[in-house]
Amino acid sequence: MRFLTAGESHGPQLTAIIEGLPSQLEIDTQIINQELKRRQGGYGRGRRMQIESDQVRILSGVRHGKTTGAPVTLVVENRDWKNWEDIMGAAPVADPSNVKKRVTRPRPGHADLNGAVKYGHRDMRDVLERSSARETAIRVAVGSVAKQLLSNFGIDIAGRVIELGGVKDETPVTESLEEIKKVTEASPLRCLNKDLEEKMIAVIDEAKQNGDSIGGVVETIVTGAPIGLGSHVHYDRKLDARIAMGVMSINAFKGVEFGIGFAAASRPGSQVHDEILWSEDKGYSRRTNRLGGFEGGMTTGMPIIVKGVMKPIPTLYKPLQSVDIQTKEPFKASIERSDNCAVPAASVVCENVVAWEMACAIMERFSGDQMPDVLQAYESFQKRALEF
Ligand SMILES: Cc1cc2nc3c(=O)[nH]c(=O)nc-3n(C[C@H](O)[C@H](O)[C@H](O)COP(=O)(O)O)c2cc1C
Ligand SMILES: C=C(O[C@@H]1CC(C(=O)O)=C[C@@H](OP(=O)(O)O)[C@H]1O)C(=O)O
Repeated sequence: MRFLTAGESHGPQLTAIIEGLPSQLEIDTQIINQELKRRQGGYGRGRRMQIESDQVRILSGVRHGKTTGAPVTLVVENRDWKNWEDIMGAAPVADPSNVKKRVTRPRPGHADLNGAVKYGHRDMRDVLERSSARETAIRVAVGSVAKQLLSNFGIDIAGRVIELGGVKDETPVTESLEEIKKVTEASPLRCLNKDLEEKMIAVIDEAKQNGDSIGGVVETIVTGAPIGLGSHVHYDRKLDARIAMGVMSINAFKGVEFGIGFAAASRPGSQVHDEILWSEDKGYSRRTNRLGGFEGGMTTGMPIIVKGVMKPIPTLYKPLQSVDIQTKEPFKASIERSDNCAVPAASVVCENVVAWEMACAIMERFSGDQMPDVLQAYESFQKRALEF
């Protein structure tokens, strides 16, 4: 399967085309809308989220609530577009009345300068419109379709914030995903620990007062994955590598870990590898899950635990030093309306990016043109794996 997205942050809409979904897959628009709403929430967001109320429109590939096998087109409109039509619209940048509206002072940490030099844009709006994490709205819509596919195979996904501005939530994931979802959905920080939540809010508020921004770490947990998704035989078929690419592609993400991740470097092997068990009813399982559900680029059948680190938001209301690309004079960087923390929202994005990679892995492993064929292939493999 594959998908492309198009659209600018303050343009009329975001669009995605998904290709390769099997036919007969039930798609519920309300479930996609619920996922879009989850992404819009979270403490620390800027005023843009009060303007938008993201809703998906499905323009092709789904009829009477089921995929047909044709490409699926998803659209999410930008309500804010009407406030930007003059800037985004026809008036050429060279028009003197528009010169003042040009973005000419690149923000350290954003794509402004690199994109402007690379594409030859004297108005860096032509870069920031597409580099904006607004694009993650449509990727979440795609991820929600992937989640709906995965639910047919008993694969479930949850996410949470485990660190924010240096405040760490070390609550282990012992509860069921249902329990995690119940607690995180009720939390403006998408965090499991109520006491830490207050500390996190205080950190965000303090940063905001200082014109600063905050980053953190999110964790995505996937349950129900069968053994052997992905493959050891080629670098680009390793599923953990593909998931890492997906997570790293989220705006502002700077690192990925599976299971104990970087801590593996300082532990002996006996404290890292997960011992193998077998029972008649469950087949193979592991005593621990320190490697986060992967060995040899393949799923072990244990929950997948992936963490992603998000750097602080680049746009600062107390801006950092920059250079005006027109005058070459030193200037403080431009200030665009901005979030000062988007880690809770990014946690939802991370779930959905992982969902897409999981759905691709399922379709590669149990490929079929229609859902009944895919499910049959899955069930016969599960039986074989149990008897192995
Ligand atoms: C959900 C979400 C919201 C974001 N909101 C903002 C924002 O309001 N202002 C900003 O400067 N960056 C924001 N970012 C981060 C930038 O989009 C990101 O830093 C930029 O695209 C440069 O890419 P890079 O950080 O991956 O190098 C956000 C990221 C995410 C995931
Ligand atoms: C629009 C979204 O996030 C935006 C991501 C973003 C950035 O630079 O990445 C900058 C801000 O854009 P604006 O200046 O329009 O407020 C965020 O609001 C969204 O998440 O839907």
